[in-house]
Amino acid sequence: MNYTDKTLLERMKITKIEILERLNILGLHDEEIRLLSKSRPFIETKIEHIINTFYQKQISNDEVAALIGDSDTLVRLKEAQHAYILDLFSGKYDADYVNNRLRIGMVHKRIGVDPKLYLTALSDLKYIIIPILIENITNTETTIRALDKLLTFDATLVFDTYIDSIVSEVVSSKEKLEIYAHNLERKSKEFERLSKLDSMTGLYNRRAMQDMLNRELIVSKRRKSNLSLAYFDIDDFKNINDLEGHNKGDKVIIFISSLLLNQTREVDIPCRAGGDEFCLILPECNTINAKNICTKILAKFIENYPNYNLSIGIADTGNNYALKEYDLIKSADSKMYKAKKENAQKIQI
Ligand SMILES: Nc1nc2c(ncn2[C@@H]2O[C@H](COP(=O)(O)OP(=O)(O)OP(=O)(O)O)[C@@H](O)[C@H]2O)c(=O)[nH]1
Repeated sequence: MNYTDKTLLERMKITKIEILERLNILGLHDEEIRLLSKSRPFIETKIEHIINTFYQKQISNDEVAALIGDSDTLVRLKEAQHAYILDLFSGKYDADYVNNRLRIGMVHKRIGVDPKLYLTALSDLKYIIIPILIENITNTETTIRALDKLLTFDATLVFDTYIDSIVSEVVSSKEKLEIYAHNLERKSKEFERLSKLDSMTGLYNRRAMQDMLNRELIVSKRRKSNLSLAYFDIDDFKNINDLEGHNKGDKVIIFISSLLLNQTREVDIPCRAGGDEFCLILPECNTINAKNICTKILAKFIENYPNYNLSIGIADTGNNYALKEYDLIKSADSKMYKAKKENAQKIQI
């Protein structure tokens, strides 16, 4: 349910019983209410004087004058004040009366009237009305006390809406902040993910490859399992670019990437080491099994590009669990160079 679907009374959870309780707490008795409504006829005769005196006082304060802003607003405010003064002496302090007071609180908060300005204005109004009551009525003391209680009743309502508006602002800011933080976290995770990937192939880049290999070496050490690393390099790739164009070179790179993704096990980790060089991290895999996987990849490559070739070097951890990732990369790389020199054995282990 939106704020706009509820009346202010509903939003502030102020029921008829709550209104009676509030009047009770202030001790505003039926007799006092009767006296207030009895004073209404001569208050009505003095109402223009009350309003004019009240606004003369208000606009003498620069801050209030700035808040009022222009003569049209002042006319509207005077009309509202007219209705309010008659309400004060109506003797009817029901849900409608309370709703109007709550609205005043909300408008004051919205236009930025400080509670101190509101309270000062309320006090000004009281001290303009009191002399008029003294001059014109009997039972002055009781009527003034009743007016005092009623103005306090109004002030509590205005403050309640004021506080409610501030709480709503805090809640809404908190919600906005949570959404913002959530989006930021999502974006930073996405940036982190992208920073690990090679933009052309979607494979892990060299930096991520080193991190992954490092992590897999720790796992293989803990499990005492064999890990292999296969290093791939396209033979004479420069010639492909030079003779058949860069686009053709790109196609070949993307094709190898797809082989490394599709012709391998789910646990294997394909990476682009840079340019025309690729690595495949093969956890829980000895060199024989690694060679089988690489043979399949090489066959598919040659099937698609009969005129090109790949050189592949495979290194494994064996029982050497102290091996660092750069040792394994170096070893697989030098085996790949050996394969490059030997046309007969394109996979070296
Ligand atoms: N099309 C394309 N070419 C690239 C890309 N990245 C690097 N290269 C090119 O790949 C070529 C690699 O050349 P080299 O390192 O000499 O390797 P090679 O020609 O394969 O020679 P060998 O390794 O000895 O077989 C260079 O010409 C790079 O410009 C890329 O993303 N796309």
